[in-house]
Amino acid sequence: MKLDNYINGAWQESGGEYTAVLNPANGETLCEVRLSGREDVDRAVESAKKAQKQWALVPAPKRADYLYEIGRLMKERKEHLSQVLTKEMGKVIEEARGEVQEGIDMAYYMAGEGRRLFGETVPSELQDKFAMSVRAPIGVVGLITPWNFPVAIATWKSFPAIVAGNTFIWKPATETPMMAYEMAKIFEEAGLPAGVANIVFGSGSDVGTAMIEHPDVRVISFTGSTETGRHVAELGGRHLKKVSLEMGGKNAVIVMDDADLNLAVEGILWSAFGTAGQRCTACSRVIVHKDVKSELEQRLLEAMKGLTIGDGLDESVKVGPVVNKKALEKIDGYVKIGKEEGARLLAGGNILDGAGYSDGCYYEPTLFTDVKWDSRIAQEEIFGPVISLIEVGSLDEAIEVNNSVVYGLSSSIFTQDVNKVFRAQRDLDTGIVYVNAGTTGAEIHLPFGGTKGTGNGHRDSGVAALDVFTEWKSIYVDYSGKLQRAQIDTE
Ligand SMILES: NC(=O)c1ccc[n+]([C@@H]2O[C@H](COP(=O)([O-])OP(=O)(O)OC[C@H]3O[C@@H](n4cnc5c(N)ncnc54)[C@H](O)[C@@H]3O)[C@@H](O)[C@H]2O)c1
Ligand SMILES: O=C[C@H](O)CS(=O)(=O)O
Repeated sequence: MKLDNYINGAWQESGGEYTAVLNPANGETLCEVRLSGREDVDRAVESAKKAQKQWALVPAPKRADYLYEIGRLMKERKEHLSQVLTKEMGKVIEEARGEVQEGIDMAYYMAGEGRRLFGETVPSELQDKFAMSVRAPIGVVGLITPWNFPVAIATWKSFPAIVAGNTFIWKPATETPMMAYEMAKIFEEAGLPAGVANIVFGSGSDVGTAMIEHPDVRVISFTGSTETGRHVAELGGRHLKKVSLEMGGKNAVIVMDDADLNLAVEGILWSAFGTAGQRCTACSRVIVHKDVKSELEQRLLEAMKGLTIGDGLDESVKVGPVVNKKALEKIDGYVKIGKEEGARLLAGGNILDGAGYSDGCYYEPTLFTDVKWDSRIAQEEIFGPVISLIEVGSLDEAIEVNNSVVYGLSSSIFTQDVNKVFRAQRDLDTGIVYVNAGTTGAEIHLPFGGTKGTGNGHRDSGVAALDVFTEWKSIYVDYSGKLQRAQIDTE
């Protein structure tokens, strides 16, 4: 199968080469995807700009009806979409189903916004004058998405964008084009007017750059690494784009001396090794009170023995492959750094290449302990199934260590002391805080995003996402029949 761009409601070939998309579980070629260029972006933007004029005039509740239909089609195809997702990205099938469900939930949630999109009416300070504010569409928006949640994150961006009256150009990650292909088919079958949704496959440096530089693309909503996000923001700044960034994480689970250790172990295991550690919200640090450190280590080691590793299509498998060989080598590189830094390896630490693994990209779930809070494996995003366990002596020290990284996405604390809970939720500097749960498992109706090196003040999902894809417009209607001047006449 060869994947080409979806522009103006049709599959359109471009001049670019094709690149193979491999199943990380076994190395099989799943498809080939076009590496498009600037001229393809230009065609997509032209289509989106033309369509947006009419799309913005469609009443929002009618725009919402398309999202209800998209949600229905996604629900109808949930198992097919999940299987495709597992094949192209590697996450185990139960997580793929969870991700597709996030997209379905977002469709229905943002469809509901078609009958809200609340603005304000407020009393004017002048007689016979009416004042109100409305959320107005922006125009053509550019969506750049990562490979680890290839459908959920795309829905978090595209659905609020279109319900608010915008049209979009979507550049999926080159590693995971098949979910975009599947979504384009759903957009088409839902009857979305041509030009509202446009998908251009290609590299970030070619297609991504062209989107950011195009004068008619008003917003760039980016999710990906902090390194790339910095570049997107710099280039976007030069072109006066509104840029929303969701980037890397180095998320910690704090385990206090009064924690329910069984619960803590389950929370750590799921958020550290789910998706093979390839979630932006993955737990990559465990900050543990010295009084329970040894017990927690033993319980974690015991629980890790039960992790089955393999092809994510196998329902019994809990940890699938990482996305590709490059990711595998990056993870292995960090394990070597951890050993050089003097951290003590308690489990894992190897690329799996024996029988059943050699054709895929598998890494052993890995646990380091006695990690120094300022070491590289405790500070830098590894984006794989590697935990760094750091000992502390108090809640204050735990919070200080948690906040010591450049990222600020998700954090978690296990404690049964309500005073510790409220001090932690106040002082942890991440955009998401969990109590007695792991660091993953966001819900689509709440703001999603991070502080510091994870984000630049915007949020995906929840009503907050509308702030990225709308502009506030304040409207004053003076029906006094005479010229009134605010400030002057109100003195
Ligand atoms: N905060 C969040 O919500 C969130 C969610 C998922 C993933 N992530 C982060 O994403 C990273 C993993 O995803 P990834 O490997 O796809 O990230 P990445 O930064 O390599 O790529 C993300 C997207 O940007 C594109 N891109 C690459 N170079 C570009 C450029 N110069 N200009 C424009 N676009 C460019 C890529 O093609 C891809 O579509 C991790 O750091 C993870 O923490 C963050
Ligand atoms: O990034 C998308 C995920 O839904 C976030 S989480 O891992 O579920 O928190």
